[in-house]
Amino acid sequence: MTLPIFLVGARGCGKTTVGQALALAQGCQFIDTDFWLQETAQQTIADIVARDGWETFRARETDALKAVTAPARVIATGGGIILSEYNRHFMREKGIVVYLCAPVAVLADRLEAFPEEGQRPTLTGKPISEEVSEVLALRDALYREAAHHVVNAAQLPGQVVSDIEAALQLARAS
Ligand SMILES: Nc1ncnc2c1ncn2[C@@H]1O[C@H](COP(=O)(O)OP(=O)(O)O)[C@@H](O)[C@H]1O
Ligand SMILES: O=C(O)C1=C[C@@H](OP(=O)(O)O)[C@@H](O)[C@H](O)C1
Ligand SMILES: [Mg+2]
Repeated sequence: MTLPIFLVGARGCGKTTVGQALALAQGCQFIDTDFWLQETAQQTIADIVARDGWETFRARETDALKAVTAPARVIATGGGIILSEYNRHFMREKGIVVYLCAPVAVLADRLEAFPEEGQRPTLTGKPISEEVSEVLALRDALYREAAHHVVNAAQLPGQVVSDIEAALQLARAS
């Protein structure tokens, strides 16, 4: 049985982008918890948050995580999935968790170029660069706590995929 691979990390670190490429390389199915949730709810995340608040979104996110977890899948999660202790333990127990780690400046540049506001409503009401810095400072330890592997996500997507594959292979061999 091939364990599911969970990609975690801040908004803009490339979970969705790298996840698709990794799934292709591994011959696995790709699932994104945010896409799954929005399709199932027939609403954008911005609409869910505006109507029902972040707490409701977080509860639905956990439901999405449980629903999509299956063998032979690469699962891109949302940046805040690690806020829940339940989610952190769930991912570590059920599969292999990879933290795509990138510095604030890289994340902010990507998010400024591709804000995708429907999927990424503001978390703090602050400008992007300030928000990224503040949120990462709070979450970095949680990503690390959840992760089996940490990779440098500031590289080209193909290199990030290669680094993840190398880390998985090394772990299998040891
Ligand atoms: N390794 C990368 N190098 C350059 N740009 C990237 C990389 N990974 C993602 N991007 C770009 O950054 C934006 C956010 O990526 P995305 O995969 O949606 O991140 P996440 O799902 O972690 O929020 C996208 O427009 C994507 O094209
Ligand atoms: O960081 C966060 O709290 C969030 C990140 C988003 O996903 P991405 O990390 O894929 O942008 C999405 O789940 C939601 O807007 C909340
Ligand atoms: Mg994403």
